Amino acid sequence: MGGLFVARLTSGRIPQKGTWYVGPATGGEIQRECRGQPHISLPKEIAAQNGNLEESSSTKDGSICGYESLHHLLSVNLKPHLYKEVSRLLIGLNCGKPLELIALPEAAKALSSKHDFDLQAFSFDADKELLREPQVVRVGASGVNILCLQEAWMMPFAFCTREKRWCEFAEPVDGESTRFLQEYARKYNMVIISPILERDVNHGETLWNTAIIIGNHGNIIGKHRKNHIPRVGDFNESTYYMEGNTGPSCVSRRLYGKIAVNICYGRHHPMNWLAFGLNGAEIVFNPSATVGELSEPMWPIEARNAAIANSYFVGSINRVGTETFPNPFTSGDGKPQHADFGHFYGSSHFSAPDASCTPSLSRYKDGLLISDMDLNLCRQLKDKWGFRMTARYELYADLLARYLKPDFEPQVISDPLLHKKSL
Ligand SMILES: NC(=O)NCCC(=O)O
Repeated sequence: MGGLFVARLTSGRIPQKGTWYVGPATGGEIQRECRGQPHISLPKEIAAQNGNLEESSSTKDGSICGYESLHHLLSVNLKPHLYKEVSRLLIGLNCGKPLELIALPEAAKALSSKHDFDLQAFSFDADKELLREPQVVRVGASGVNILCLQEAWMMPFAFCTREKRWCEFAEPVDGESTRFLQEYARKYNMVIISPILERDVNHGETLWNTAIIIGNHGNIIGKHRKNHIPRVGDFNESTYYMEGNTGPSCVSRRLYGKIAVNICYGRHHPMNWLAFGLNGAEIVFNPSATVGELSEPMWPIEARNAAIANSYFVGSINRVGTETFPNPFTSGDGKPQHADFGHFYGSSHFSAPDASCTPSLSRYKDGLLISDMDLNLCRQLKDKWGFRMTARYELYADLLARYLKPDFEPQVISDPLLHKKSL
């Protein structure tokens, strides 16, 4: 296909009602709170400038000292020339210039203000090539080709509770939420990545944490089961589902590039990211559900690093808000029991192989991030940095093969002087 080859990708969360209701069979109700309005209040800003902002005032409502995101805080408070320079260092340049904004249709803007969700749109360029056209993705009316939702989007993130009743949310791959999204995939001609809690009815009702890839004709293209199960803080997920058995495959679409899914905690494993890269991924989505106290400083680093090291784009999508459960639970750390998990800090963003990234979506309300991506950038960065060519896979493979053996001993050369009695 000739013409303009641009991948337009959308990542985000389906705007949802502020409350989750648990079905009659399970009983009870959990509250899910997302802040409705931006909180830019002068007293907080003044307090922040005076350095006496209580930590709780920025975390309670999910904002950052009253701002939607770090970038929002910086853009409002820094003089334009300072913001430009800070931005260059913080989120990088794409093809030597700041990321371009995409003009949004009025209808989309109206929807975002009616339903109060954050809406931002950017464009990642690649250099023009002599032999290849930029890579095209043709889309429906809204201009969206790929939509990726947050981890386990169809249920409260109840894994902290360890209560088995939440298993009732699990669905087969072709279950209710898939059927719901298939209709939208067809209607809007877009691929949808739908991360759910899967019930594998053909294998004794086994549960998995699975991302289903629904094609733009409503067909189920494939699925990826979460490779790594967290064992950290309140993320007690091994109580609910098994370690994935689908491997690090990526899905090849004729028009939309090669996409892969690395579910949440998998982002802490560089070899996991590498595996998707070795299979040729051009965009890896990381649908997540993680909370501020645990992982926020890691969030802007890991995906971006993966994009750089593997010469692909990464879409980082996180849940937003605080979910409160009917029964309090403990974290096994001697601290008092509590009924919520902490604040899911949103902050979804895209990272590119040239180290640029978009600003983050809101930290406290639902959002939709749209990005144009020229997938040619992946190969251009491979040619420039040669990470695939300079990597020493044979050394790593040899070390891994030896490491897997029970009699493995770390290769340490000790200082002979250590064993001398006196120097
Ligand atoms: N859902 C999930 O895997 N969370 C683990 C916590 C984290 O990786 O930040």
